[in-house]
Amino acid sequence: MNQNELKSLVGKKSVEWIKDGMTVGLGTGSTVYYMVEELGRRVKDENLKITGVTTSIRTANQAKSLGIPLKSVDTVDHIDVTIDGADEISSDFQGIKGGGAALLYEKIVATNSDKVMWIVDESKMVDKLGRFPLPVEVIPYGSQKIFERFEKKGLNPAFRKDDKGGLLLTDSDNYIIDLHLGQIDNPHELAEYLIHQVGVVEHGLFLDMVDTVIVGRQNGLEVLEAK
Ligand SMILES: O=C(CO)[C@H](O)[C@H](O)COP(=O)(O)O
Repeated sequence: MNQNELKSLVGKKSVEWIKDGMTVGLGTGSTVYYMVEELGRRVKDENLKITGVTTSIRTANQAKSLGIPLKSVDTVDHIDVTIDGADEISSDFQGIKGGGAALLYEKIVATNSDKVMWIVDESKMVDKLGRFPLPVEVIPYGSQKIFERFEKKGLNPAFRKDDKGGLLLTDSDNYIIDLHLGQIDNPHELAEYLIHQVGVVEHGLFLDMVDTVIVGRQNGLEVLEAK
């Protein structure tokens, strides 16, 4: 099976956790794409009654096109489960997210969810985090100064570019600085540093947040319980 087939497999499988009446956080990315397609199918074919809370304009557009009813995170009283992708998951269930630039809404929705589930193909499972560049969302004003501070600290920053070579803008009109770290020895310490830099809106370290991980492997699906 190729990577897309594995993504499709875990995406479809994760929808089995969604029951009638649930409010469901809908993540962002190419794996989540398959989950949302399957959810849309169940809403249409099985008359499944759910409310979706999306984490990006991209996912909102897809969900709307499939007829999935949506609400904002601010107008629901709780979210039963959020299903999202991840860029890396370490053996102790810490994660890097934000490869799709949606980390801010993803973290807001995840931290307001009763249960968080990540769906990944096996290439995302690592011993230690850091090979995948760590996204940091910053407001444009003063972002060059933050960049320089990261550089001085040896964090190997790079502004993320869009398809046209300009600076990529997130759904909240912020920039992303990716930190090319190679390996992150102490994710909690790094997260603490990053969140205290003025101008940083959020970072892609999702720590102590996930409950269940579904991994698509060549030899089948694996469901891992983190908590
Ligand atoms: O964090 C994310 C978006 O901000 C995605 O969940 C992450 O990048 C994984 O995406 P994909 O399923 O396309 O590999």
